[in-house]
Amino acid sequence: MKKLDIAKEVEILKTAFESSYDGIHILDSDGNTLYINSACTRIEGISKEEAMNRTIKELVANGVYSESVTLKVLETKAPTTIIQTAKNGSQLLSTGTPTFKEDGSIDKVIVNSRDITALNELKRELSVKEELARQYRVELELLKKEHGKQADLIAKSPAMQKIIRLALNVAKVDSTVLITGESGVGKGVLAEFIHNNSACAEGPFIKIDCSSIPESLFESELFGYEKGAFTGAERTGKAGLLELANGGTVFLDEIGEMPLSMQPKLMRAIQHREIVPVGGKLVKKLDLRIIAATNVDLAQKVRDKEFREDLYYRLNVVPIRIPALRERKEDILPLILRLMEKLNEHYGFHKHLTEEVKDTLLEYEWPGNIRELENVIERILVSTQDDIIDSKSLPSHLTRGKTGDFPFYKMTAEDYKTALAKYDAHLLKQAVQEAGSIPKAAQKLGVDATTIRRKMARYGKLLKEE
Ligand SMILES: Nc1ncnc2c1ncn2[C@@H]1O[C@H](COP(=O)(O)OP(=O)(O)OP(=O)(O)O)[C@@H](O)[C@H]1O
Repeated sequence: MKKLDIAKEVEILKTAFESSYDGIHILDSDGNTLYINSACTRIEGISKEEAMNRTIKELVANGVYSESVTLKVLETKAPTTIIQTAKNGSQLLSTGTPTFKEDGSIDKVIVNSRDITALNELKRELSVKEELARQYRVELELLKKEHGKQADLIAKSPAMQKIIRLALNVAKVDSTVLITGESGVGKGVLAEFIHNNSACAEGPFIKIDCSSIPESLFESELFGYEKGAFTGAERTGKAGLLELANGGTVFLDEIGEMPLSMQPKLMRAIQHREIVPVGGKLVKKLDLRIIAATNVDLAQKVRDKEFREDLYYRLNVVPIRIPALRERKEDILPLILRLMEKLNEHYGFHKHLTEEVKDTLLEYEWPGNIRELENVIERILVSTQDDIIDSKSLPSHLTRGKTGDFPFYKMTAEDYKTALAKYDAHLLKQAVQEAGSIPKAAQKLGVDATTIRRKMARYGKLLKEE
């Protein structure tokens, strides 16, 4: 009865081994084959006779296997897994497990092999498909932008399309990007676009306006400070903006305005990806992507020794120059229409522009770029009663000819002082509109922001007449 059970068990095991999908190869401690199943001969391209008549060392020497897991197990006396190539070119994932005699020496090595050629092929195909899907996403983004629908970032012109393509490509790596272009061209919008399309899109996007931080506060704002670092410091200490951007993107806007004293510290932080908070000793690691932007000629600043050359090169890894709006006129109408759509919806209006107005807006030079365009459109939309907006509703400087033309007042009854005041009022108003804010206009004109504020308050009535 017992004999019959063993015979039955052996029969079952044999059937199991023979029908196994994986190769099973059993060898003794000298590397002689004791058993090899059919799957093994199939996936390794070796006959049973060849396996039975040669030691594993001979099989490796004859090139049947690129290397042997059995020999490694015999050497290390431990279970081992390797990837080897069989003579038929199959990639095999082989695991060898030793069994031991009572005296501790190896008795047998049981090798289990799986053909992973198909798996590797599938992996390769998957990565090809993934790359294709990424390219399709890029194309889709471009199409969305081209048609302007639901896109917050309009890019109809070939120049902007090229920029979007480049931005989508740099978004997938974490290289530092330097965006240049006049004020109001969309440097901030592009920085956010890169962040939103990058692997760290879920992380924070922290914008640092380098022109608005006083020099004395720069280090603590960027790097943070430990408790009691200086008088006036919060008792608990404070995390810096760079630390807050960890896991995301830091956008250093107006980088050209960064004080020279601060530049070596920023350089170190970028280079070593670490910071030490003011008054602290502990180094904090940074894991973030850096995008910087400027509307000044940084290379010129380097030549004038106002910007460190090493920092310039560190930031200028991928330069992106956004052209002025007048250099990409194809974007003007889509921008206007998208904005009108938004504002009409917001205010419950049904306003539209006459063809003549559209032509004027297309011809205008837009020195303040998209920011100025947004101001003008909102202004004419909210200040016009009729649903049809014609040329009469346009601000005078748009119809008066090219930008830069000043409002030369006709010789009317008004005195010299009033004419000059009107001229000054107009100049300041236009500068603020184009630059986007009083501090930025002040910077552009080379005067104090308080001077502009004071004058604008004084010219209040004249400005309303404009
Ligand atoms: N391609 C675009 N599509 C739609 N809106 C845009 C586009 N580019 C810019 N804008 C809009 O124009 C305005 C100015 O953009 P942004 O602040 O990014 O310009 P900037 O170049 O960073 O200006 P500055 O140099 O003054 O900081 C924003 O309101 C922004 O939403």
